[in-house]
Amino acid sequence: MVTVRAPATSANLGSGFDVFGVALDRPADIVHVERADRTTIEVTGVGSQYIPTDPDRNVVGAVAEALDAPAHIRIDKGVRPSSGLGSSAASSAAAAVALNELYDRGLSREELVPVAAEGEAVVSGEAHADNVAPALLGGFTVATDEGVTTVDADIPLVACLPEIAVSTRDARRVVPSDASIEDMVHTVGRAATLAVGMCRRDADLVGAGMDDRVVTPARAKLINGYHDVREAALAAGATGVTVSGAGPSVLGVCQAADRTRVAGAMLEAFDEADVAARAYKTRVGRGAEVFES
Ligand SMILES: Nc1ncnc2c1ncn2[C@@H]1O[C@H](COP(=O)(O)OP(=O)(O)O)[C@@H](O)[C@H]1O
Ligand SMILES: N[C@@H](CCOP(=O)(O)O)C(=O)O
Repeated sequence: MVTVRAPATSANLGSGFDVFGVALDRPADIVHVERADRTTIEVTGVGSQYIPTDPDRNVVGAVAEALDAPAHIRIDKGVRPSSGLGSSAASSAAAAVALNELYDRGLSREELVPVAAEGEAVVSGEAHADNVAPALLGGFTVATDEGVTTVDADIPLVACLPEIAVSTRDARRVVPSDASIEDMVHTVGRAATLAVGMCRRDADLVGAGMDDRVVTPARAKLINGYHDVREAALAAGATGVTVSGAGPSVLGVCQAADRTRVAGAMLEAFDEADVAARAYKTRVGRGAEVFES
């Protein structure tokens, strides 16, 4: 048996739609795999009642098929599905690492990115790699057609998860199909600022670089209380706030000393909007880890 832990991730970071991602140091999924003649799946943990065990509909089924590695796969969910925290990607990445080890396929973490992205295609319709890349490699990742670039960033974060479900598939339907040249210039400037901030481990630059006028405003409408939560986090010291992935989680960047205050302000603002929520005080973390094999 092989057991792997893969972390939650936050994709886009505002200005880097379908490109940027970070691994969070918590929460995480844990996946156990054992060789079998055909793939079977068992799911326990947070939100497991909403996750199919049919290998054609669970992301890990697509990963097992891509690696030609049939197995009994047990998923212990720590990352709630439809959270904007890369729940499906955490399972896909953990399964890719575990099955690669179980069947001695010898693929590198970089080579496992497109394999794990096959799982994303099952749930969102597109094999976007911006969650699976950080879930596999850790740190801050830039996923493009040419491959993945990683930065071993260390930035304090707050991920606030409201009790609202937003499916990535639905949230992709509200993404505008075009953008003005002014908005493109703005986005390039912010994305570049964010990337420099990650390299310098500078939370002020990362926060400033998250501002986005194209995708985030459309997605914010799907999250009750988003604007108040954002304002409250900024007033409490966050250096930047945006929608995490496709939502509904909201991601705040801050200095470590402000993290508790920012988390409290976000929870209070959601509460005032009558939305129950929980906050993860976290930071940019490591990628998938093999526990036992
Ligand atoms: N192993 C899995 N873990 C999480 N969700 C899964 C898994 N397999 C299939 N799904 C489905 O994927 C959807 C959640 O994925 P997604 O909408 O991308 O959410 P998230 O933003 O949290 O990744 C749900 O419909 C869920 O049933
Ligand atoms: N780039 C994707 C990321 C989706 O992230 P998730 O954590 O919500 O699955 C998108 O924005 O659609």
